[in-house]
Amino acid sequence: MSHSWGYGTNDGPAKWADHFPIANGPRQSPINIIPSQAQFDSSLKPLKLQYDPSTSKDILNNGHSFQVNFLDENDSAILTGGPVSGTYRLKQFHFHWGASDDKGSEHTVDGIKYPCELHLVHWNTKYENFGEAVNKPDGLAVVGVFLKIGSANPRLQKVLDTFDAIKAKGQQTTFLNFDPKNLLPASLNFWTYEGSLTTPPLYESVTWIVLRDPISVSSVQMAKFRSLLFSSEGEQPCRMCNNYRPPQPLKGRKVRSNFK
Ligand SMILES: NS(=O)(=O)c1ccc2c(c1)[C@H]1CCC[C@H]1[C@@H](c1ccccc1Cl)N2
Ligand SMILES: [Zn+2]
Repeated sequence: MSHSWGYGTNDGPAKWADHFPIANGPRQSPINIIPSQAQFDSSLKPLKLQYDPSTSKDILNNGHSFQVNFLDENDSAILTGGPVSGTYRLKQFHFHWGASDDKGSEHTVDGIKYPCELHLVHWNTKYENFGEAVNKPDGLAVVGVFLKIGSANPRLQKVLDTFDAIKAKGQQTTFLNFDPKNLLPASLNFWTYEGSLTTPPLYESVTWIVLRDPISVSSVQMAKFRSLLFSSEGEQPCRMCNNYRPPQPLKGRKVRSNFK
């Protein structure tokens, strides 16, 4: 039986080590990124994200966040280049956000929190499937994209417009022909480091690729994120927000950048 965890006082990040001791491991995520201490690495290849929009399947409230799931039986939506070798397939993307616009991202930059952070989760095709890859040291590559308060994001709005159908935990609805490339900033400049899942089971299996430039989101759109519920239908409603883990100790890891 998998242990239930959350983001509250009794089951939140400060308590995760009780059932997931790797929470105090050597390569935990997220981290605070200090650009002046990142090392420019000219050997890093350009990041290549090739997404066929027909691979988007559905959108699900999983009780911790919401995720858009992709067909991953072939190489139609893949990540190559950047810090990774081989081909990683897009499995899902999801977000983390705060109860107010002054917090919500998992990674921080010089201690600054963004209101929201997008994670595009890819698995290494040297393994049979996501389930095999998820706990291997080179199993996953997650692209992190910061969201910054500004003008409303019409592409993001397509995702938010499904929220009435997935308000409660466990609710799912079809979500076809969505191109996640539309959620990326113009520049694919990134920081990269070796880390972990930011939620239990906290496997140390993620090559993190955090994009330097944010995309925009309006305050009204952020309020829509907070209309989702952690709770299932019929339970005491609990608004979905503050579903972010704070930065973890770097423990000697190097953060590299592909830009000066
Ligand atoms: N924030 S994150 O990008 O570091 C991230 C990325 C992928 C996954 C997670 C968190 C967690 C979130 C819920 C399920 C779990 C994981 C998973 C899914 C299905 C089966 C097993 C597992 Cl471990 N997937
Ligand atoms: Zn995440």
